[in-house]
Amino acid sequence: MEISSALIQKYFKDLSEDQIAKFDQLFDLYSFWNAQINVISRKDIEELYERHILHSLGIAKFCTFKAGEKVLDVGTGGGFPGIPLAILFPETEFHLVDSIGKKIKVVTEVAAALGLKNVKASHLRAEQVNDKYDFVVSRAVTRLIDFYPWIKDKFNKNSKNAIANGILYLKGGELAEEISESRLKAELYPLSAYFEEDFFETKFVVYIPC
Ligand SMILES: C[S@@+](CC[C@H](N)C(=O)[O-])C[C@H]1O[C@@H](n2cnc3c(N)ncnc32)[C@H](O)[C@@H]1O
Repeated sequence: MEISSALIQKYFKDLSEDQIAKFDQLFDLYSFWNAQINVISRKDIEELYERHILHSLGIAKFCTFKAGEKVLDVGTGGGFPGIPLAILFPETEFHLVDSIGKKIKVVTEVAAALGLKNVKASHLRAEQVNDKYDFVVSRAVTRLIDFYPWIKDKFNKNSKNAIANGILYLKGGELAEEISESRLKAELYPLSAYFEEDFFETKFVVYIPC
């Protein structure tokens, strides 16, 4: 059981002392809040650094968010992938939304305890969000065919990033059918190219320029 940020430091070599301290704090914070409000499976708390934090940071192996960019995390649950990404990219603004208020309470408490000034958390359905973003990130919310209509009109059109504005969705398993049914132009990036743990063998970042 990994209860420190050592695994994160293995793959992200340039973390500041402040970022390392924040990643280290996550175990105690999620152990405390998850015991009260279930945001990740109780068994999974032991795998927090691999299955939740490092998995969330897989997006960063594909896209480096810039200072001032705005990122929406749809269906963030307890804050994944938004909280780990907000620690990694402190100059980027993250808006984390979920349709369940008590999950947003956990996110708000965790962000406050970490002093993350670049995180805003809102109890909202994705369809109710009324703002524009450079990127939308998400994990384990719904099929792409249902997800895309929620967020397709929420993008800035003037990307200053190396990649065009769009969706960065963490997905696992057999994706060909899901992408084909959505009729979206999606690109798949395997996380096994970056992370050697078995968990990542079937995990992808799905990128959909919007
Ligand atoms: C399986 S959980 C995943 C949570 C988190 N992304 C993670 O990977 O740990 C799916 C989350 O999506 C939220 N959700 C489902 N439909 C939503 C919608 N239309 N707008 C916002 N949140 C939604 C649910 O409340 C739930 O917290």
